[in-house]
Amino acid sequence: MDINRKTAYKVLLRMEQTEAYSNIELNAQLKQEQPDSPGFVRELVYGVTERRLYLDFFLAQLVSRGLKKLKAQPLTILRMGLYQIMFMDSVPDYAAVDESVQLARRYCFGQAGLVNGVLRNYQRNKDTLKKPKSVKNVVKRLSYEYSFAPCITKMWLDQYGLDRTREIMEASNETPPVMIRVNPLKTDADTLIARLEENEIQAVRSEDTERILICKGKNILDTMEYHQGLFSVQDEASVLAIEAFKPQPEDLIIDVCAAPGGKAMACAEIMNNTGKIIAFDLYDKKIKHMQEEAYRLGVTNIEASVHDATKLKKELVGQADRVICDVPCSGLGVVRRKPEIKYKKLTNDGKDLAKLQLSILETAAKYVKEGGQLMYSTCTINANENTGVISAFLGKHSNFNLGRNRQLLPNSDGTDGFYYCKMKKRY
Ligand SMILES: C[S@@+](CC[C@H](N)C(=O)[O-])C[C@H]1O[C@@H](n2cnc3c(N)ncnc32)[C@H](O)[C@@H]1O
Repeated sequence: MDINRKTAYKVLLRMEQTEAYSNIELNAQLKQEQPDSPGFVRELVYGVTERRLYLDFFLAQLVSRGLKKLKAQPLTILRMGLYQIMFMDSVPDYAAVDESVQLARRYCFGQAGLVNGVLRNYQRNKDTLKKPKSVKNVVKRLSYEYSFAPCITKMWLDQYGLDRTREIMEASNETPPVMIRVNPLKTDADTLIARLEENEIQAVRSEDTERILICKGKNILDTMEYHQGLFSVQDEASVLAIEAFKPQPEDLIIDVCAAPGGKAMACAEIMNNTGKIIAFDLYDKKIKHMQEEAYRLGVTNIEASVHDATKLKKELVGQADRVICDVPCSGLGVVRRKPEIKYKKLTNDGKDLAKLQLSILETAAKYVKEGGQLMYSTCTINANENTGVISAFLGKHSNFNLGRNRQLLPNSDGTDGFYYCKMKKRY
């Protein structure tokens, strides 16, 4: 049996059964199985996850007993087989079918005939099967076409209208570029570009910020330069937000939801390790990881500790020059990197999450000194979690003035979907 498909199957099955994250599960299985073509495994895992509802739309017409009655094992194998036939030009159809049958023989007793029959049926009848485009209901149509949960589709249609929703969905299904943030504590862009080139990685400067390089080539995390802390992997949107926030040398910054530390580290680099950054997160494991990251990057001005950001630290009230409030969110801006987010249930259009976000923001605002700055940000595309939270906050806190705020979108900005808003506390 092909080790690459076996590895992809194990990742996808775990994701189906346990809601495991694609990147974590993929890395774990790549390490364990050591497949000869990790690129193929990655393409299959991300492709099947990105197109799950689209694939199921066709499979539902081919499995007579219905997909709901199918166990996770044959369903996963069928999705993989159909994805290879539909989207992977490098795989001949017969190989996609044969390899799927072999997987079924190994992993789902008695189901090999079903897998063979369904995939061959698709090949024979593909021109006569109903297509997602023909579905009348617009929410269902877009949901199948682009594979997004109906609740997300409906919310975006309400907030963005049909054309922009389509554009956002299309861009969200594309493979994102690898972006890295140059660490000025250890190197500069030109030196790093040259060193990466020696590793067969082409890095070019971003047009929007000098701190970001866009890379192509080998796995960037396997390089010596990464282990030496010359860069971090971070999307440009987060860097643009931090640049707009303008951290200054000697600032006292409080970052209330800091892990894994991307924004805190970016501030430390800009501040050249001066001043102090107090970083909180809810989870001890994440704090430890952040401390390791600081060590790798040579960052020495971050004090990281476990703290619940909804609870006030009285001793810090009115102390900070700047406060970062990068709250937990629905993550709809990063589906290019974590496609499983497309199928998460978003209850009440994210308004329940917005209550937690507002509570964290209101607590964080208390740490800002007079004349200081507060930044609220999310990696989502949802007005309720973004401008909705800011309106509610400013409605109750007239001592803050609204500054620059921006919703970045993958279709128009080429970045992850990201929202940030700067507010200044009056004297
Ligand atoms: C969007 S992530 C922050 C990303 C981070 N600022 C960065 O740039 O790398 C949100 C973080 O908030 C943390 N979190 C969730 N609820 C929290 C709470 N009540 N108090 C503190 N941190 C919390 C999560 O563990 C998660 O690490």
